[in-house]
Amino acid sequence: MLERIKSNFTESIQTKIAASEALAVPIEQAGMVMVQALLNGKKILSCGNGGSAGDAQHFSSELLNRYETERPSLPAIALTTDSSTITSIANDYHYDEVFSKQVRALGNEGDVLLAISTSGNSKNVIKAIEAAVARDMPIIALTGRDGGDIAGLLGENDVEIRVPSPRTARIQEVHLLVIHCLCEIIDTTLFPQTED
Ligand SMILES: O=C(CO)[C@@H](O)[C@H](O)[C@H](O)[C@H](O)COP(=O)(O)O
Ligand SMILES: [Zn+2]
Repeated sequence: MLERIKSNFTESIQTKIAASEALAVPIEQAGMVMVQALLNGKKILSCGNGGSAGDAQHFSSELLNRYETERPSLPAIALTTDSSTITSIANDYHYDEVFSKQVRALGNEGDVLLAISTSGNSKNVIKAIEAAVARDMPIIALTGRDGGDIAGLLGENDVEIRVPSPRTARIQEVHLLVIHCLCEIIDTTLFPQTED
């Protein structure tokens, strides 16, 4: 068991090192898409399933409250939190629609969709992306493995951040680091700290 634990740490560290080489550029691009949207008075919607639902909420809470430094609240909505809305859409329509219906209701042109799926194949995340495309919203996709079906849906204004790993847990661990990088880009660009 101890060997298994150590090997999880080693694998996670190695995945993060590989990701730092592969993903620094798309993370910067994604951060700038978000910064531009926020400067334009737009908001960021986020979605995902399971651990990625947690990541979607983690991101929105850091915008709505704060990340590391004092700054004004920023507009973000996690589409994973309203159990009445999610259960009624799943019950009356289909679980595939739980995010897309919210994107159609809440998303406006220029808002950003942060779509999180380790496989890139979750149907409800794919439908959320399709709804965002129809609303002229740029998409930031956090994926893994081969990018799944999501990779083929993205356009030139969108950014895919694909973690180079086949394991869901390892991919999720890097997604959280990516989310913190995005928060730091947003904070340092919008609210640069002056040195005393
Ligand atoms: O956290 C984990 C596994 O580490 C699970 O809850 C995982 O997020 C769920 O199985 C998701 O449904 C997987 O969806 P996706 O990442 O393929 O879109
Ligand atoms: Zn997990």
